Amino acid sequence: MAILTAKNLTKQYPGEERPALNQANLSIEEGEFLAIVGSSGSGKSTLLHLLGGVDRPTSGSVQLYDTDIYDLNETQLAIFRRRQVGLIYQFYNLLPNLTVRENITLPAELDGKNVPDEQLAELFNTLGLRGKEDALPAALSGGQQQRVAIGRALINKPAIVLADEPTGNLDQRNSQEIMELLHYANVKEGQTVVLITHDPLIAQQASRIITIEDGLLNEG
Ligand SMILES: Nc1ncnc2c1ncn2[C@@H]1O[C@H](COP(=O)(O)OP(=O)(O)OP(=O)(O)O)[C@@H](O)[C@H]1O
Repeated sequence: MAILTAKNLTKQYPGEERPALNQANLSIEEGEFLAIVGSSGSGKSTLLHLLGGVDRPTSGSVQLYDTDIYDLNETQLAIFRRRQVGLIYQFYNLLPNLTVRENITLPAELDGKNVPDEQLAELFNTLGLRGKEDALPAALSGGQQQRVAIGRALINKPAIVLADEPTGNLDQRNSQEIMELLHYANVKEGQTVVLITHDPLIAQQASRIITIEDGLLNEG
């Protein structure tokens, strides 16, 4: 069953000559691990943001099951983002003044939820971050910071994990660790993962690859 369906999805940024995304149609199955590839400026981040309810399209729709997410009002859309979507960025986007634990639990707190100590301990274990709970992000390596960002994206157990070049700033070993965590989310937690990458070795680890060129989407 499709969890996310994009229909004729178009994004035209003001002042730009051509749409960044042009009439994109895409169906993402529950439990899929999808990679999006394409050259710089081809529209990958635009598509990912539209799938995650981060931006609004110029035209077209994105459905989570039967709900058109862009028919939701801002409050409902914020709840969709917080509960259904985990976002991971190339440069981690951690809050520098919050500890590792505080960064990871933030989405749960925003949702008024208390994370049981046991669940948190298990997550720190999975992320390989035991002993770093009270550290600030600046005291961590890039790979560790990205693992914090993954923890933050997974804490609310979102159905969909969207990752924008999550390994783009990391060496091969750290990149592989990040991929293993995303596979864990996909296989063990049943989360649907959509990942943008420039790296063919990373893309090959997905169950499906789509390509974007100049805002146009192609399978394979
Ligand atoms: N906020 C914005 N305002 C205006 N133009 C934008 C905006 N965001 C993106 N664009 C333009 O839209 C096009 C697609 O950008 P997008 O970031 O989606 O590409 P990308 O494939 O993710 O690129 P990269 O691999 O370099 O991150 C580009 O031409 C870009 O300059």
